[in-house]
Amino acid sequence: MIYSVTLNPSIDYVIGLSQLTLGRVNRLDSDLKLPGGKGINVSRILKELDLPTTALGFTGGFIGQFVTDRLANLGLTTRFTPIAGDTRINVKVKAEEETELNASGPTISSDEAAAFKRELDQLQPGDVVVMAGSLPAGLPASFYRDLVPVIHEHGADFVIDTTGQALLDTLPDKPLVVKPNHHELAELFGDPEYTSLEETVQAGRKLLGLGAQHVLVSMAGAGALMITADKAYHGTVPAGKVENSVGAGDSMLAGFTGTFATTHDELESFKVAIACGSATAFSKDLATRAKIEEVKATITITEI
Ligand SMILES: Nc1ncnc2c1ncn2[C@@H]1O[C@H](COP(=O)(O)OP(=O)(O)O)[C@@H](O)[C@H]1O
Ligand SMILES: O=P(O)(O)OC[C@H]1O[C@](O)(COP(=O)(O)O)[C@@H](O)[C@@H]1O
Repeated sequence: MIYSVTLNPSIDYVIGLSQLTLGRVNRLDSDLKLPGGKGINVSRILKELDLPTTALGFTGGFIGQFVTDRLANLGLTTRFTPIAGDTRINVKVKAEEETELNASGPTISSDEAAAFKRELDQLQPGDVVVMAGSLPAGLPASFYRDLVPVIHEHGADFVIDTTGQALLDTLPDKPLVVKPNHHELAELFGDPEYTSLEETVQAGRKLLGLGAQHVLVSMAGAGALMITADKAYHGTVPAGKVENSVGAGDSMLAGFTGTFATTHDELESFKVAIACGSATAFSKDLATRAKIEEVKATITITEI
């Protein structure tokens, strides 16, 4: 079973308009409400791939109910911990360019945090826990790292999708995979933006040295890298119309984690990861299985 952890879910309110003018009333051409949050997106893609998954996290108020109901309609198993606060709304503006407005979310009490931790008692050897996204207020910055010993105690593995020091802090505990994008990777090491694949590979390899079991670096429309101890691979992404890249990174992580957990085949997992990321970028909502298969057939992986 792959468990996702979304401590700070959301409704992603995706609005489309040809031009956004600040300081004026703007009329929308389209609007879409999606259950959002990085772990939830991971579980949704795993479900599309027919892999067993359960979404954990905190939900509260009518927005939390909307998220839970929409996921139930999609047939997804959830075990959210109820909270007194209201789950947030994140606004994703698709105008001349994509702009994201992510709220900080509700405050979690210590009792709510303790109730969430009890959910991890159900972990079994061989399970994987994917922890992804921002921490809501009230939780200590070490919250993810503090869950790792509990996960390991049950013989389960973990994946973490976060940035900065919080990511570096968990590397010695050997996450199954980490997937920074190329901007996050440069920031992590205080480097200027990388200008070549070689530089990016060198930086990615440092994450392996620090403990990550697998390292993927996503580069949006420029594809992705997979870096192993002695090799590096570049995966192309097909040309296509980007409809909504929100959740593309989460989709990629789901594709790799789900495929690797079931096959232990790194190259196949990398290919499925890119297919899931790009199929989501080419869709208004997250990718469907059919779109993932279609995109996968066009991806080329080359050793560099
Ligand atoms: N413009 C795009 N065209 C095709 N694929 C894309 C595009 N943007 C994202 N993707 C796919 O999604 C993956 C993750 O996207 P990226 O933007 O790098 O991650 P994140 O959302 O974590 O910043 C990419 O490696 C690629 O497979
Ligand atoms: O927890 P954070 O960092 O605010 O991110 C939450 C947002 O991330 C998303 O999961 C999308 O993430 P990606 O585009 O990085 O894959 C949205 O659904 C959600 O609104």
